[in-house]
Amino acid sequence: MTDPLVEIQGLTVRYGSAVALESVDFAIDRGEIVTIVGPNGSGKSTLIRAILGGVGLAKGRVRKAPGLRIGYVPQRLALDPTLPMTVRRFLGLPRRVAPATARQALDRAGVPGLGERQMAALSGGQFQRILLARALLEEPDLLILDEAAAGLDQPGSAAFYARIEDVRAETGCAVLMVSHDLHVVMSASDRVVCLNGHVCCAGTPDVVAETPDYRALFGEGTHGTMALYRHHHDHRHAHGNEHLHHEEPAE
Ligand SMILES: Nc1ncnc2c1ncn2[C@@H]1O[C@H](COP(=O)(O)OP(=O)(O)OP(=O)(O)O)[C@@H](O)[C@H]1O
Repeated sequence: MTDPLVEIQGLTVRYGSAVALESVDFAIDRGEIVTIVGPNGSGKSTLIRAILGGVGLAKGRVRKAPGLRIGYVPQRLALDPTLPMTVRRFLGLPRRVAPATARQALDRAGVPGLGERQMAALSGGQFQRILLARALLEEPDLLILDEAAAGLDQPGSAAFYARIEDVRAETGCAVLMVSHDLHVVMSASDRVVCLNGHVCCAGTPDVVAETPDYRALFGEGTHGTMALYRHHHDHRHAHGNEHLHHEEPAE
């Protein structure tokens, strides 16, 4: 048994006096696909920032495997649309990459032949594939995606995540993603972690889908569409995400 790629113990993160995450334990192993779900403001991006090293830890620790290579795909990236820049050139920033390496990354991201296109001329789906290709240049052990398919329509999002599964199969990298697309989450993940300031529940998609906490958060998905329910527990937390254990459909 090898050590996890990332192991988080007792993590608490505060922004000023507000607690974003409290006492979070989390680990991801080599080759796993793990999805983080949770309502807006539940600390999903904060957990990712803690792994990327972009946030101070009030308590706990984040341990990474020595030499861990991380590829990161953001939700979006603002580029000046008036700036002429080909995909090839974009992939070579900030470090030059060999043409064969860039080609392989574009192939893996499912957009072969787009190298000479202008970045400003890409569709939303193609743009996200280019961000994926850029992350793959790192030959990551761990690919992190923070709502990377958020702007895509349902077929576009499904195709994007199918490609992520292919990338995992081809390269053996682990994948940690935040997604609101529960259909995708349930079909593509080995493990799901449900956050709401703390870890509400975690496990295989089948098991998590049956837990009262998960059902209280998301209800039943219909045709891949998320039916979001307000989350209520009957206890209080220092992180301020108050919730009682009963279901109440969101408007
Ligand atoms: N830089 C910051 N300064 C202050 N508060 C922040 C900052 N970043 C996040 N927060 C707060 O921390 C909490 C968790 O935010 P986070 O972005 O991690 O949630 P999230 O689950 O990713 O949300 P969403 O689904 O809306 O993207 C929220 O209450 C948010 O307002």
